[in-house]
Amino acid sequence: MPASTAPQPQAPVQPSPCPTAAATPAVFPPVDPAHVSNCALPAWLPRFAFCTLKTRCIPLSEDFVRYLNADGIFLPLDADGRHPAGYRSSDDNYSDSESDNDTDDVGGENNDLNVHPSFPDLQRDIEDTIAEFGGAVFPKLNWSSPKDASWVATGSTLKCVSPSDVYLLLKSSDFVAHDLAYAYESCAGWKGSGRGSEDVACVDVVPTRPARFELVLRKWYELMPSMEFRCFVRDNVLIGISQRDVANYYDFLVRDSAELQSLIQEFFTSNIQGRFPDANYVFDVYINQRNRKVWLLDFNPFSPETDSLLFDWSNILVATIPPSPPSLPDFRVLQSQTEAVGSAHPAYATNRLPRDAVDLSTGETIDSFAERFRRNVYDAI
Ligand SMILES: Nc1ncnc2c1ncn2[C@@H]1O[C@H](COP(=O)(O)OP(=O)(O)OP(=O)(O)O)[C@@H](O)[C@H]1O
Repeated sequence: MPASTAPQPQAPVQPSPCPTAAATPAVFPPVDPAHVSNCALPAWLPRFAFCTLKTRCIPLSEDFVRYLNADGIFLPLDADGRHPAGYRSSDDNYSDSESDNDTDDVGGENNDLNVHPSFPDLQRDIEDTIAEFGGAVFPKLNWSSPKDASWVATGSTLKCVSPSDVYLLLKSSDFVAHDLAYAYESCAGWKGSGRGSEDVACVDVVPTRPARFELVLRKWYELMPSMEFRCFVRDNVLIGISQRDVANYYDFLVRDSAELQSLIQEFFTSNIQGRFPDANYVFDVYINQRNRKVWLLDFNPFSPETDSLLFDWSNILVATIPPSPPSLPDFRVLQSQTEAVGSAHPAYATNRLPRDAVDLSTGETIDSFAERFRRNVYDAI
């Protein structure tokens, strides 16, 4: 749920069939903290487990949260008190960060960490989940996946086969960092993360963070980006559906539009509508290309922070809600490759790299830089 997760298209790719009320201003309803909380995966999972991917949520200790917040990319010791296989000690990097006069380190939290933290219970939970889910998982925090950090992983995907894979991705991601301190940023009344002393007074108004962070592990599936769709719901009505991978044109989506549109509408009516606690929200689905089964992937806040993909938010905000029974939602897919959004730029190119990565960077290619970065964390002496 991080801000600006993808380039925003400037114009819809086809004229909106949504009837619009010209006099209605395109104004977002205020985002309240409860709405943001409702979109966290651990919050919605119990109600929607029957129609989403296999998922396990593991509550995180405050020690682990401090580890995630600490400067530097370094891995915990394993359950036997040893470095993960092939790990090179990062004492130098870590002590550098301790000596930094870093304003984020309020109250000296980083200094309270052991130089080599260890989370044996968490490690066991992750290993058990990986085994239970067939050998590989996809990691998230309460809201966000570390998809901006996939470049750091071997294979450049979020596929994790060990606890170290999970830790490395979480530690390298700005999207995860956003969950840790800025999840409620879009809420009316938000004054700051509360990590700086001047912000602490706002904690009674908008929470600075959830009461509990959870590691979300989902069974790994080879999902086809073409079959992912984002769905916009206003006043409990499915208003619009957009292809999610807006960097690529898929001719079969154009061909199958009517079928896919009704599959998603039917899925919404049967499984989602009236079950999600808010009237306005965004959800993502995946359609299995072979058997056409629809799966819920995630919920996102109905807020400008959520990427509207092939829509302008204004279309969604002013679309007239049809009387029931509802007409089919506005279904948008790219009509040609020339309409593709942001394909000339690597995804999340605008997100800043972790400071350790920047320190290492010497202007080489992404692949060789990623390889060197991984080696700096993992390699044996
Ligand atoms: N279980 C899974 N196995 C493999 N890939 C997955 C899995 N779940 C999600 N993905 C892929 O990762 C992408 C991001 O997943 P997800 O939407 O859960 O993350 P997110 O951080 O909430 O993204 P956003 O901020 O765009 O909503 C999905 O579009 C999908 O391609």
